[in-house]
Amino acid sequence: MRHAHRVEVVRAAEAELMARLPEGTLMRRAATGLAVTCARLLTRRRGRVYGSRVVVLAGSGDNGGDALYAGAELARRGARVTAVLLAPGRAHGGGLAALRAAHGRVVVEQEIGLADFSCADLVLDGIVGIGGRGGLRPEAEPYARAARTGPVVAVDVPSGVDADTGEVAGAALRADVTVCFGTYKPGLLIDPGASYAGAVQLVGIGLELPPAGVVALQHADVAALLPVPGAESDKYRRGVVGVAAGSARYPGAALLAVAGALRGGAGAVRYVGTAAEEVVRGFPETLVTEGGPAGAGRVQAWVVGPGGGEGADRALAEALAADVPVLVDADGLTELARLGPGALAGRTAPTLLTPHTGEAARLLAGAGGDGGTRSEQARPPAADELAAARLATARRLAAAYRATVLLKGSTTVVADPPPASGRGYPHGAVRVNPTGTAWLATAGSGDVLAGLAGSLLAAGLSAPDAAAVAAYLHGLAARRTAAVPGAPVTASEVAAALPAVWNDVRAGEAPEPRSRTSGGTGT
Ligand SMILES: NC(=O)C1=CN([C@@H]2O[C@H](COP(=O)(O)OP(=O)(O)OC[C@H]3O[C@@H](n4cnc5c(N)ncnc54)[C@H](OP(=O)(O)O)[C@@H]3O)[C@@H](O)[C@H]2O)[C@@H](O)CC1
Ligand SMILES: [K+]
Repeated sequence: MRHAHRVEVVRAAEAELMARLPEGTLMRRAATGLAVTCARLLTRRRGRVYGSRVVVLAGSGDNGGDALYAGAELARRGARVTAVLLAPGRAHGGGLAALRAAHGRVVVEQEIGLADFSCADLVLDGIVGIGGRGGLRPEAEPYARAARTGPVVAVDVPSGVDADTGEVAGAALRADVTVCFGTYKPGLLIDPGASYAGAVQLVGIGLELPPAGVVALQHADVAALLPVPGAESDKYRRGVVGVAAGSARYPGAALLAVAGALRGGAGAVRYVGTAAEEVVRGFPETLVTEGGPAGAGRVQAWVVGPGGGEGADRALAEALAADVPVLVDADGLTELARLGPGALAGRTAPTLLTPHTGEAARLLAGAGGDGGTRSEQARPPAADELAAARLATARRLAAAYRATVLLKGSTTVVADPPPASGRGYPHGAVRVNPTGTAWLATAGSGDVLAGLAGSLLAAGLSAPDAAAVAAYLHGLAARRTAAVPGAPVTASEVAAALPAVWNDVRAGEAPEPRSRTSGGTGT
């Protein structure tokens, strides 16, 4: 599992450790780790470090200090290192002295800096790290836009990305690799920040940290959560998932949700709705009923809403009345937004909401802007604003509806409501999905995800586990399905790829690292 901590938590751990160590130890550890990565990249690119052109963009804080010390280490190995000072007169004294002692060059003119930046074999972005406030300052913005030939290595966090949230106010440096220290930062795992970070490498510096506020599951974590039938299992013990989906207008949504549900580990899928005939034709193993959830018989979890059309209100009401976990998606969410959080107030079983940002905007508007404080919000939030602040959006929704929320899109985020009393990690941690691909933003992909997550709920996973595991498998399936890496995928193909992905995860086959251009788990 990747653990990410907020800046204030990192600062506290740093202070505690620094008090016990000789001055400069942490920065030396950080700079050494950084230089090792840079040397490896240069060797891959040019065959050696010696003679390569390295540019260090150095701001006024310790982030610039890390970059300058790493630059000095590369200069000692024969690299031609130029430091561009973005805040001349305020650069890190020790780092600058080390670079000069290693015969590095120092410039302050922006024109020279930009020319060197564009033709460098490698750039170190040490403009600003976890001490940054606001977006990039004007003197740094040209570097975010300039052409370049070599890779950019961000020091701790790409400059311009908010380390705590992944929000980007204006421009930010686009890195190929980010070397972070002590712990991941939430902004490196959540878009838009994650898409600026490239491949993220963690350098341990000895910090002792409390449980993380944000985590990203990896293969082993997901493998440990997958439901596996025991020798005594029957279909009811494995869990029956009820799917109330599809309508005369959208029968395909029923098929896709059932396809996802059949591959999520539940023992049986029970379908209710108007597309029963099509569902049985497509998946004869499905149990079908033509009414609503109330008369459908025993289930351990409901999925309600995909393609539900005009029948979604009844399906939602009947599903919510059942004392089992309920996943609400698509038209079910539109209906829930109309009803507001009060519709969930009496529930004791878990509720999992799976909105994209457009649905999230409707839900927040339905909750009065921010969980009952409509007056604070002059207008309903716009979907693109919510997408830019994914962590905050998921948390707001979870708090407003007191339900687990899986916010879909570029980096899927799963948030639990704040604890009523002292409930801590792992439930309290927000889970972010590392396997997404922008190709998942395709019709029907959300229906598959809803069925899959509902099936995992029925199999006994908690709402946040079911959501995080479903997002993980769904993203991997889309990556695996593309005949050519990066080619378009369809929702049916994603569903069909789920068994193979399930096997990959159990076999421990690592996913491809996220590329700089890949998106998230959009649906
Ligand atoms: N934590 C750890 O364990 C370890 C941390 N380490 C390293 O230290 C880094 C944190 O260093 P830090 O605290 O000096 O802050 P940092 O990110 O350099 O920025 C602050 C400076 O920038 C300025 N500034 C502010 N906003 C700005 C903006 N938008 N654009 C431009 N400038 C801006 C602000 O000055 P201002 O102009 O606002 O007066 C201030 O001078 C951390 O990311 C990691 O790399 C490792 O060495 C070892 C272990
Ligand atoms: K940086």
